[in-house]
Amino acid sequence: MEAICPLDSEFSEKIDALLKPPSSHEVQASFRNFIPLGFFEYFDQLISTRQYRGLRIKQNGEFGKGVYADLEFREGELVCKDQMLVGAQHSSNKVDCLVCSYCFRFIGSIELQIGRKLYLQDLRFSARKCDTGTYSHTSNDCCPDDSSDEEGNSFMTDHDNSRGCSSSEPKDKISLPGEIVESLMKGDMVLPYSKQFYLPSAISCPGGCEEAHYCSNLCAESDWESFHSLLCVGEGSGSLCREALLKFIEHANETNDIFLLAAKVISFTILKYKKLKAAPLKVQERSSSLNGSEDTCFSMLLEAWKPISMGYKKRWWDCIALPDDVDCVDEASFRMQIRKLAFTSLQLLKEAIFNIECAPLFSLEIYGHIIGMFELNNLDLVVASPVEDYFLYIDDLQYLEKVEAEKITRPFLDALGDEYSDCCQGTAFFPLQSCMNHSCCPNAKAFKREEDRDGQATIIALRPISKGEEVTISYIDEELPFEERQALLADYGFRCKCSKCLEEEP
Ligand SMILES: C[S@@+](CC[C@H](N)C(=O)[O-])C[C@H]1O[C@@H](n2cnc3c(N)ncnc32)[C@H](O)[C@@H]1O
Repeated sequence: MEAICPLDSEFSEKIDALLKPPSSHEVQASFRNFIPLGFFEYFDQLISTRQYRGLRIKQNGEFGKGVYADLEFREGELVCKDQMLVGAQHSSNKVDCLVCSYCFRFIGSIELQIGRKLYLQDLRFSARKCDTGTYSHTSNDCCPDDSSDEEGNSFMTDHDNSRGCSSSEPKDKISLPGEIVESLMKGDMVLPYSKQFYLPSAISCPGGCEEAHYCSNLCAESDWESFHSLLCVGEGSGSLCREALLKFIEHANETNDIFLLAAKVISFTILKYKKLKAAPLKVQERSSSLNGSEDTCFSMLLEAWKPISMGYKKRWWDCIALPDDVDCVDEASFRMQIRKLAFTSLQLLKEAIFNIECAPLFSLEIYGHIIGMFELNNLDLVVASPVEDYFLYIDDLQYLEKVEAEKITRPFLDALGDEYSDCCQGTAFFPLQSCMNHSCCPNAKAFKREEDRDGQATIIALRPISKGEEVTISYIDEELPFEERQALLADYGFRCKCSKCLEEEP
């Protein structure tokens, strides 16, 4: 299949406008109300509405924009908790953890977390033994045996679905009888001391799919309004074609779950656009909208796209790091294959949720830039597991209590094996963290404290940060030698010019 997307040429001007680097000189819109906010105003508004005290986004002369301290921060002080704009749990990780699909808190109960994991692991193991290779999309969390293209290039990247696959083979684990696992999942069996690890009950998706679960009605509604109503595969889905959506999800699960994130970005923009369009207009705005309704609609699309436009982007096939198993001479063909893969995914998504008024979003150019944004930014989503805390708590009990408790808990711990402590893992786009530049001698770091149990990114000061100083984090292990650091940062698409690297540069 030729990877040519007709929308790229048809909407080239609009695509350029959407990809124009955000600046204080914004694209002119004919509709006063929708002259998009300038770049700095956007961040000032974000910082004030989210009450991120003491931060400011400024142009960093050398590396684009950066985050600056507007106040002093003490060592160990919270710099900010950055709420994600869009994020998703890795497909493979869905076996390990049941989390809220909107805020990524663990949900259900300790018993449900353990029972569900054992149940799904067993299911996967028996499916592999039978070698049917056919899971329903709900449990298709594993990479296919052959994840390579016809030329042998691996498409799997950092965002692939292979994590957890090999480690989930229960070779050295003790299986438990199915009835015990089931009674744990159903809540018929209660584990000792588990009540001390309260988790919110799991709320089902309002559209009726079995993919999404929530910790509260508020999260369910927010997800529905922001992303899920177009991507739900339940009966109440707002997508054009449920079958097409299932095919898109299956393709993403089999190749690269970064496509699911890209779909969320597109769904977010369409839903926001619809909301802006449905908002009542003032009289003078109504008259100007009559003069230029196409421009007006595009201005609304630009406004809906604004939060995404702030992310640092390049086309996925241009910025993806060459995997170790791909020879330099095959680089061009590798990049071509990646582009083709994105094209296939986009065609499937288009069949499922295409919206004519938002057509430029379905161009390969925009799709490639959205995926590239996730590829380039340092945006891991991690939430620690309460199951790990639970078993640590049992281990810390007084001798007699521990012996009693372990009579019940030990078989479950043995059945889970080393993966008893698996945390929730995924990828997300954090609007503020994604503006933080890298330094090999950073003054802050992304670090989850005991109380940080959801998908927000927590940034902590590593040393005192003075007012006016840039807040920097390290995207890699900054203790590595110079050349190794540069090699790792090359995967992020740049050569580091921080003060430490400039000093160490041979
Ligand atoms: C996550 S973004 C950070 C925000 C970015 N400055 C912007 O304008 O959106 C990462 C990009 O910033 C630039 N950058 C960040 N830290 C850098 C450093 N220490 N040396 C050189 N470039 C850096 C690189 O272009 C990198 O790809």
